[in-house]
This record gives sequence, C-alpha cells and structure tokens, in this order.
Amino acid sequence: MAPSRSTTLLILGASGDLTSRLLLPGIATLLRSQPSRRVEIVGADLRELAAGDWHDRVRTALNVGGAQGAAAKAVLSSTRYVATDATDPVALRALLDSIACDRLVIYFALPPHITELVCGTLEQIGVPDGTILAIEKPFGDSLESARRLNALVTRIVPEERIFRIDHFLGLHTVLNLLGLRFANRLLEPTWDRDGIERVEILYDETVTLEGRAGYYDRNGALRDMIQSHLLQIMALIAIEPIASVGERDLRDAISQVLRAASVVDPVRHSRRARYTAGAVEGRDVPDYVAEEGVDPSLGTETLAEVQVEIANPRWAGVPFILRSGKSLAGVRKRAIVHWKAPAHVPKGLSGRDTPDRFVIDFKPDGFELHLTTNGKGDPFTLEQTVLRGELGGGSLLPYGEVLASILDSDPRLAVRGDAAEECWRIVEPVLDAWRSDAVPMHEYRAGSRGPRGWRTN
Ligand SMILES: O=C1O[C@H](COP(=O)(O)O)[C@@H](O)[C@H](O)[C@H]1O
Repeated sequence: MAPSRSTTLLILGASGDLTSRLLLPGIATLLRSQPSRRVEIVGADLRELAAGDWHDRVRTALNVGGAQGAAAKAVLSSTRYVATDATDPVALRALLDSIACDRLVIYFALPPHITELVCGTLEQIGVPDGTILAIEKPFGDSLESARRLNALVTRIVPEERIFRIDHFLGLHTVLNLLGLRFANRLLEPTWDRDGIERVEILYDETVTLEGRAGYYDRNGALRDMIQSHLLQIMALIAIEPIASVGERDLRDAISQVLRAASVVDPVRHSRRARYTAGAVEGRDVPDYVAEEGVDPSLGTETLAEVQVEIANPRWAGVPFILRSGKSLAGVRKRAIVHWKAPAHVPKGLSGRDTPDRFVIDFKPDGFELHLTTNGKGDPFTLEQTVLRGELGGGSLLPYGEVLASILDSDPRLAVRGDAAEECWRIVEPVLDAWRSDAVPMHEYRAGSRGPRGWRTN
C-alpha cells in the first residue's frame, strides 16, 4: 500500500555507480507499478555534478524503468542534487534542514568506513523523528566493524528503522523459497539430513569488474557475494518452519540458522581463485591483476567457494556449498538441493538412477525438479525426467522490491543487525586462513568454468 505521508529519499553517495545502475532503476519500476506513490529524491555526494547531470541521470533511469505519468513527473520536478560533505556536522545539518517532509529515509550508498563516519555525524546532530536509515552492503568490513556500526546506528534510531540492504532478499525466487517449502506437502518431509545429501548455492557470473575495481578489489568474491547474499539464501533454504511470515518470525528463523552455521575447517573447506586473460562471451578479458584500478598486492580472489555446516538437528552433517565468481563461462545463478539416493531400488530396474535434485533458479526465476523415471523405451530402464516451472517474477526489480519495503517501513526484506554480525562471524575464519596463505590461490582462464579440478555441476 502506498503511504500517504510525504517521504523524502536522501541518497548519500548519489553520484556513484550504484545509484544510477540499481537504485534509480529500482525506484522507476516502483513508480511504474504503483504510480500513486509520492517520493521526493534528494541526491547528495562529495562530488560536484555538472548542471543538469543529476536530472539527466534520474530522467534516464525513469525512462529505462518505464515510470510514466504523474509519478515520474513529480519525481523529476522535485529532485535535486547537493554537493556536500556528509561527514561534516555543519554541512549535514544544513542538508537535513533543507528537506521538508513527513518522513525521511537516508540511504547510505557509501563504502562502510564512510557510512560509519556519516553515522557518527548523525549521532552528533540528531535526525528528524521517524527517520529511517537504509545501509548498503557490505555492512562493515569485519565482525568487529559490523558490531561497532550496529552499536552506532542503534544509538541514532531503533532497530526497526534500520534497513541493512541485501537486494537478493528482493529477488522473487528467493522470496518464493518460503512458499515452495512451506505451502506444499511434497518437499518439507524430506528437507533435512535424512533426505538431503548436499546443497549448492552457485552464483557464477560472466561479468567482470564493470568499472568497479575501487570497490571490488578491496572485497573480492567472498566478501562481495558469499558474506552477504549467498548466506542469506542459505538461511532461507534452511530455516525451520515458521508460524507466520511476520517480521519477527521470519528474521528470528533466519538468525537461528546463521547462529548454527560455520565453516568447520576453513583450510580444507574453502577455495579461492582469480581469473587470467581469456574471452567471455566474445569479449577479450585481461588478467584480473592487469585490470584498471586493481592492486595486485591485495591478492583479491574473483572466485570463492566455502563449505558451510549448520550444526542443528535438521542439518548436521549436510554440506552447504556456496560459490560465486566472475568472468566465468556462463551464468548460473541457482541453488541445487541434492536428495540422497533411495535406500533401495527394486531389482530389475536398471540404468541411470542419479539421485533426485531440486534446482531453484534465481535468474530467470524458475525451478526444476529432476526425478528418476522409468525409461521411455524400455520401461525397466531408468532415466531422469526434468519438470520445469516458472516462478512469476513481479513487476519490480529487486531494488524496487527492497525500496518499496523501506518506504512501507516493512523490515522483512532487510538484514537484522544480529544476522549481519553472524555472517561476518561465519566468513572471518576463512578470511584469516586466506590472509595467512594457508589456502592456495588458484587461477582460471576468463571464460572457463573455473580452475581445473574444481567440481562444477
Ligand atoms: O551485490 C552484488 O550483486 C551482483 C550480482 O547480482 P545481480 O542482481 O546483478 O545478479 C554482483 O555482480 C556484484 O558484484 C555484487 O556487488
């Protein structure tokens, strides 16, 4: 439901790539599907923008996202950009004072250390009543900094008005995990250590750095994708049945899984690799270390894999393999739940009896159920049959979904503070093992499926 109160979305870090590439198009899809929404957008950043540049960016995003009519016009006519230093108390006070609205959303599209500085300033100067803080990932850059940032932000506004952003929680298939698991009789009875052998959550991308070396080179695949997005997906796959999809039930269940999760042996249960020169989808790609803006001394990985275990009665002993990388041969954004083989297949049935699999595709949204069936030719020969289903993606981009939940003050699609800390706790032993070089850095050719010898499904 569109709120009737006037809301201003103040984007800090507005001149950056995230705002143009993801936030503004997300808002555009929101305005297209819910044209009665009224939101004023104020962009702010250190950088001066040429006159008209901000308007052009907003107009382009609205066109691309298909926003039309009164909603788009209202956004365009009221939007403005302010070049300012949001870490400076006087400048930030002046910026906040210049905004007249019933409710303010401050969106931090900033690196974690700058977010922390700006939050320090906000703590000093205070925020208008009812202000919401929306904070982009990564939330901190270590367990210690996440704890510090959590303590700081909760001194500014209460937890229910802090939205730690993970746009994967706005992916329709990710949300669909709840319906698939809990609104069907079929899956749930086997969704545990007795029925399932292993779970893989893969996010293989063909894209390279896309001009984001400044961000990516300091983070790498483990922090960029696994610490945040893939652990959230894992938690949703593994949660215990919930009484409702209310904020408390859902986020308690997610935290419960994360608290039980760890990489038991970070040296044996993690792998890292970096791409070398090659070609991806017809594009020549240089060595990662030769990419513009990359500092070879940082030793950043572009492909990471960890094996997580969830030490609870449902999942003890079931490996969850989380993997993500860039410049790979093809896009595979999916979770694969591998069932165990049946205890006994009747004698006389022969042939391919690969255990069944449930594949959940994040992009495009869909699922596949791989079942063993009697063969089409010889009825006593087994083969695999794949049932495919589409999961209707809604009209909003994931960022549109997440922004809608912020504007509606519904924190279900945001990461709770304790969960953000748990995700750092899970990956930190791996980062330590990598820092001490206990885990070798492998190489793979850009455009390949990964290093030789890595299992790929
Ligand atoms: O947050 C991020 O996600 C994207 C992948 O998400 P998608 O919605 O574009 O599929 C990833 O490429 C990027 O490095 C990461 O920061």
